[in-house]
Amino acid sequence: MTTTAPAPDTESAPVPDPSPYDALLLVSFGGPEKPEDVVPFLENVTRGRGIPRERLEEVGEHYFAFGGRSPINDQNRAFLDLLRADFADAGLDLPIYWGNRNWDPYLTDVLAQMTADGVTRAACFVTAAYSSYSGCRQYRENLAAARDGVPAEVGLAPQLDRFRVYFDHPGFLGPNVDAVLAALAQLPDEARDGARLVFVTHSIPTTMNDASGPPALGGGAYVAQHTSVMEAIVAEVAEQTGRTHGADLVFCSRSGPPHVPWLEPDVNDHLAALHGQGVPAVVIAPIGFVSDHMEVVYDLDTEALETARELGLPAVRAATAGTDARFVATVRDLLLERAAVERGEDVVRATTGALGPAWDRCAVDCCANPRQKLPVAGGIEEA
Ligand SMILES: CC1=C(CCC(=O)O)c2cc3nc(cc4[nH]c(cc5[nH]c(cc1n2)c(C)c5CCC(=O)O)c(CCC(=O)O)c4C)C(CCC(=O)O)=C3C
Ligand SMILES: [Fe+2]
Repeated sequence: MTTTAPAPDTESAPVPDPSPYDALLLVSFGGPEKPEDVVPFLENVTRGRGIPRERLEEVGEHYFAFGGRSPINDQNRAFLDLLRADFADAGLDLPIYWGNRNWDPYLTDVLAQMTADGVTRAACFVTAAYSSYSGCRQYRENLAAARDGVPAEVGLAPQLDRFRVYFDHPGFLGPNVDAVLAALAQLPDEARDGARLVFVTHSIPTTMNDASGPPALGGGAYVAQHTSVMEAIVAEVAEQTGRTHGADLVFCSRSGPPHVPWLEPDVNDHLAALHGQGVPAVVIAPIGFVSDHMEVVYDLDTEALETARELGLPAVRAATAGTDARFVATVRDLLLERAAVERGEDVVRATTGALGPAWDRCAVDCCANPRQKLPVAGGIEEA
């Protein structure tokens, strides 16, 4: 701490207090970086999940079409650079770590490093904005397993708290609204007014949607949260353009065996249906993805836009929140909000849309996996 007078521009801004946290951990999915990585990566992702061989070969081809390199790690590196700059600008002095579920840097390794560095309690930002087993609980299982994997001689692994799911945060919604507006502006003038907004997220098994969110809310949180984001964006676009566009929630990247029901309609089928109804143009808005993942650059930019071209349906894909400064600053806002909660202070939570802010700690069986029950980090069991 310096004893000299603070600089004029910092005089009024309170020094942000991250206590009780002594680190931030960015938690992500991970992706291959070269052709030799693709098969081992897919084996990591699908271990014990019963994904048909043909589906794996098909998804492998998506990665090979991009030189065996997923965009996700580079997105996270860019995000981390901006996050470190955001913290520094805000006077927030907190180390930031990064670990993945499925590829290097692995969560297990980063937890060992954090332990060796003396971290005692870390706040976790997961690069998934909605509740589901895949986007919420599975990461909490991965965090628990990574803590367990820290060798005793390295020390006691830090406590890990995960932020509330942030689909409703204005720092996530704002960039998505602007992206839809920018995509609308790129459509042919004569088709713009009648354009349909096609909101896309990752398909999941219908049973996974049914089990998403805390049991007390009755399930279905995955679709409910996306629907609330869609409605908030449609309302804000109407506010800014004076037009209320028709909108739908549709799904991409279906996996699993054909007899297992997954959320529908598929984006490609839906584009054909809209074209059949005489819709003059579409904006494809990937609200289910926080940045340009492989699903976005392959399943949407390569496949869905090709479907639209074949149909003769003008289509523009809207940007993801990605490295938008408002989305980067969302991490800091969630950190300071949660730190205040953990200190027992009252907080005003930033939120947009009909659902209101989500819970800090997941309930027992939140986003449960009916197939197995594994230890999880950051639940009410640990409160
Ligand atoms: C809800 C959800 C998200 C969003 C939340 C989040 O972001 O976590 C997400 C993200 C991602 N999914 C990704 C990649 C893959 N997902 C797969 C498989 C699956 N995803 C599922 C769901 C989700 N997945 C499900 C129910 C499966 C079936 C197997 C299982 O039950 O686990 C498979 C196996 C092949 C296949 O089956 O398609 C791959 C390769 C990548 C990396 C992309 C890149 O490289 O840029 C990312 C960010
Ligand atoms: Fe959950």
